[in-house]
Amino acid sequence: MDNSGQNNLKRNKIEKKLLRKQIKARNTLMRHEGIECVSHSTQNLVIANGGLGNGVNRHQLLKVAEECGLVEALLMLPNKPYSFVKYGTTEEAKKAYDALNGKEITLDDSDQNVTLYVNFVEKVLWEDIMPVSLPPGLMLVEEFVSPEEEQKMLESIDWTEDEVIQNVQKSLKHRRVKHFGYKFRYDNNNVDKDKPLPGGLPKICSTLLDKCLKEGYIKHKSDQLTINQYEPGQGIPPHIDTHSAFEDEIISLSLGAEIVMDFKHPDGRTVAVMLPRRSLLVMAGESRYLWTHGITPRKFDIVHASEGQKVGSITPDVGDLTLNRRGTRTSFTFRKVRRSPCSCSYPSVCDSQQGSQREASSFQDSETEASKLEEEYVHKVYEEIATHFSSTRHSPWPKIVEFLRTLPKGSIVADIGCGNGKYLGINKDLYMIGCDRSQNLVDICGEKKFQAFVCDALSVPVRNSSCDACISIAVIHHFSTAERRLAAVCELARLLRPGGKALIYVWAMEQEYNKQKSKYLKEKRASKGKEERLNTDVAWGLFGDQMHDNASQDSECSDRVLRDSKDKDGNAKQVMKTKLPVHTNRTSFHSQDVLVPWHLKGGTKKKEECNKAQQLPTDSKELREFSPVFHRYYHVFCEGELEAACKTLDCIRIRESYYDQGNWCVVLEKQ
Ligand SMILES: O=C(O)CCC(=O)C(=O)O
Ligand SMILES: [Fe+2]
Ligand SMILES: [Zn+2]
Repeated sequence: MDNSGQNNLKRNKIEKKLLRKQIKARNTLMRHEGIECVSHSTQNLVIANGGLGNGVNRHQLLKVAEECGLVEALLMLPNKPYSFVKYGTTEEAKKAYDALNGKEITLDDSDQNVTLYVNFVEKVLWEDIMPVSLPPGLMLVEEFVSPEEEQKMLESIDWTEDEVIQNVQKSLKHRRVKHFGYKFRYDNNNVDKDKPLPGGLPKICSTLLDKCLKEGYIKHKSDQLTINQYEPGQGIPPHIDTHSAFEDEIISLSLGAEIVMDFKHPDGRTVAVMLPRRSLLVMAGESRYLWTHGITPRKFDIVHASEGQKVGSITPDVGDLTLNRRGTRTSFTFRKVRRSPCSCSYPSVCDSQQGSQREASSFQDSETEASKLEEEYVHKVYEEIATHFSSTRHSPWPKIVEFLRTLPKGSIVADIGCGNGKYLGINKDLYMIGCDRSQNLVDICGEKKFQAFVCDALSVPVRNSSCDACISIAVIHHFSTAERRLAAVCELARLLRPGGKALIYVWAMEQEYNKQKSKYLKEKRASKGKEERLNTDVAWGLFGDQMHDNASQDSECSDRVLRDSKDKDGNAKQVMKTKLPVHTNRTSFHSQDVLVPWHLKGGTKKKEECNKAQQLPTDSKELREFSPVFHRYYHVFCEGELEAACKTLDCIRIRESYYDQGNWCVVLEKQ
């Protein structure tokens, strides 16, 4: 063949590959986002891989898009790996289609490349944009302090005391904190009201507090101050400041840098609020008592690009969102310690009105507390339910199978948290090893002649860079702090060789996505009274694999069962002690940190132990009828949370992220 023939062949090959990728992008958009691409030319394009979700900046995309014609609008959605471009004419859109499809662009702020895949769409999403209002009771006062006052306040903080603690906090990628007036205890999310700290609040704060009183932002002079310092990549988990600990108004001054704070209503509504530098955030009423507030640990925030839009709530589907690199933000949060029980109008989240039932979506800040909780509500439970659990885990999930089937022959693959080993035999061309925290589940893998061993996902006894791929399916949501979840991702990354890939699945807070209910929710009605489904295997596509639960777990009676076991045993069991909400199966989540009931049927691997644990009669017939309830701890992930955690690690790059039947999923590549 002559040279030009070879060149033609090569060109054909490249074109074919591009076409394949473009079609794949089109299918993914349809399957995961419900976006329908069309084969004829229109004015509108959807650009796969050109989204905020995979690190593309607004000005960067706009620059390449404008080279092809007049861009009427560019829509970039928070956390989405695609964007929409509307051109003035179809011709311009066609020109852009030809020029941008397959185009590689280098991301700003890194030397990574992404390849854009372009398709035409009939219409774009910005037609039903509505401005989002702030949560009721929330107020933002801009320029509350002057740049000079800001400077003075920042300089007044002495971070050098408690050097050891500060270093530990730093190495944990944890924000720095300092308390005045009363120490805030992260173990019980409260203050010791009879143990004020010597010295009270810093003098530098008094004029500021007087101003707040005068303006009516607070009713009582604050007597507690927490200073938080967040480096880029750090955050604070979503929480409600304990009602019984503090009075109504809570004020927080942002210094040094702006940041986006996320507010969430129990019904799932979220509002992202931009807190500019030197502004004062006032949380009162509903926004203080009912909504959680938190800062997602990430290095960039999604913000409005246009001037004059840079304060307050961020409209999710507006046409001018972009990424904003975070700086070091220091906040002064002032609160007034409460001296009598809270009598707010939000009893469902009020610890004063619910006895000890709930210290809200409290977060586990201490390592020992976290591992104790996981021991009780993850490890022990899986050990007990192993046999029953395994009997409900047969059908592999299609996307995970696809991942395993497309790995090169001979790849070494670790399944970290392999459960009953249902993925270990999917592709006979791979060398797969599994590990799990549960001995009983590992034994089940052994019975199936798979290679598996017991270990903790935070410390896998496998050498660095020794795996071509790893999977972590429904594991990381069982870790109870953000640090531990990140450490689990880190451990996966450690195992990978450069270029190696990891697939992670975690359970999503959003069980309804793009107006579609997940199979977990949809199963609600179907499963009622259908006991026979209990231990039977269910094929994917019929009603899912019951990944997180069994049809029988559908239970509005979970609370009752909990009380029963308490009354019977005269033993409140640890569930009560943890103060975590118990989730009702097959319903939406109202809290990110929950206990999910598992109604055990058919006995455990070690029946006697189960009987002991549940204080049940030993007769097997009665045991069958009784169906003891266990509770597994879950941290369900919000949209973007898994990616945000992954993005804090420099050694990996997110290749793909998607939503799959109530789960958030990422494919990572080791750099
Ligand atoms: O950093 C902030 O503005 C908020 C801090 C906060 O919510 C807290 O310490 O409870
Ligand atoms: Fe708070
Ligand atoms: Zn209250």
